Formats: sequence, structure tokens, C-alpha cells
Amino acid sequence: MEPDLIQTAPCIVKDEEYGPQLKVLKNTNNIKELQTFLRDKTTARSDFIFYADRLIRLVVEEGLNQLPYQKFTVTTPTGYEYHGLKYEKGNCGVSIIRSGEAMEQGLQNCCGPIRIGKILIQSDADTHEAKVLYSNFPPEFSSRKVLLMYPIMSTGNTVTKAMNVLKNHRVKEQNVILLNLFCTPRSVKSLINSFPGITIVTTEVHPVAPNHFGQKYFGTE
Ligand SMILES: O=c1cc[nH]c(=O)[nH]1
Repeated sequence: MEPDLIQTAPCIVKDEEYGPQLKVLKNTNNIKELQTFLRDKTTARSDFIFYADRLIRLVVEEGLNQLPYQKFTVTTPTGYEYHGLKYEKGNCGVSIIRSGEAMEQGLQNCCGPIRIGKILIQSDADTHEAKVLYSNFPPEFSSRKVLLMYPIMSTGNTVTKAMNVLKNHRVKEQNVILLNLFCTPRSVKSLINSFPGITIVTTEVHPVAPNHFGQKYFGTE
């Protein structure tokens, strides 16, 4: 039997409020526990990294599920033809420095030698305007599907700036999948409003974002 090309996995909650661009991982007890550890101020840094990496892995796996696949048949050791799937080539990751870099290993653990680009965005100390200080992208960037990595979104300003950089490099919104752990309603609305073609994979939309994430993960508290 031919496999179905399923775009939306059963582990995703349909979000009526925000539309099909937002894919929220089903809030299982396992995921809720990981979120609880990450929000708890008493969690030690080593545990924090451990639980963050587990949650990142789940988001990365679901992000890969949003990519295109082709039918692919293999022969099993017992000689049967198995009708499976194979991912289409031409994907890459882009991490927004610095907290996005925490997600790179999770992506590499799933995809091996996937190309990874980077963007550094900082707010100007005086004007608070987000500025792009550095960017580096893989070859043939404009034709790739991009897994954009940024774990926490409060206002959405940093990801908005990053999306503008990607668009300046002629990446299509439809080819961008944001891998995120926690975001606020405000940030999701703002991002989808500005970039209706984007796909956002997250574990939680909540008014309070755990903004300590990057500092705690990298030990720069
Ligand atoms: O780019 C991709 C996508 C899915 N799986 C991989 O190993 N690589």
C-alpha cells in the first residue's frame, strides 16, 4: 500500500484562534512536565539543559514533519518492497543568535549534516531598534526550506527582523518554519500578520514567556 503524505500530525493541536500557520504540540503530560521544569526558577542549570534539549527535540521532530517528502520504495532484508517516504533535499537551519543556537544540536541530531546559517540581531541601547549585526547563510539559500530556530518569543520583534533578512535574501515566507518552544499571543499575532506564509511550530502560547531561557541554558545569568 502507498503511504499517505500527511502534512499535519495527530500530535498537533489545531489552533482556531490563530489559523493553520500555528502548529502547537499536543499538551501531553510529558510535555507539560518539561515546560514546568523550564519555567521553575529552582531548576538547576544542568537539569534545565537536559529538559530543554528534550523539548527542543520534540519541536525539531515536528518541524521536520512540516517539510516536503516524496514516496520512496525500499527492499527489506526478507525481500519485500516497502513503500515509504524520503525527505526532499534542499533544507537548512538558521539560528537566531544566541538562544536559537541552543536548538542547533537538536536539529543536527535528527538531520546529521544539514547546513546551518546564523543571524545576530541586537537592540540598539538608545533607540531600542532591532539591528542586524551579522548574518551567514548556506549556498543557494533562496531556494531552500528554512527551519528558523528561536526558542522564546515575547514581542516577536527579533523574529520579525530575522524574517525581513530572509526575505531580503529572496527566501519565500512559505518556505520558513519557525521552531519555537514558548511564545506569547502577541508575538504569534504580530508574526502571522506580517508574514502570513510562515509556519510556526511551538509547544505553548502563553501570556508570560520564560525570558530567562538563553541565559540559563548558556550559563550567562
Ligand atoms: O533535511 C532533512 C529533512 C528531514 N530529515 C533529514 O535528515 N534532513
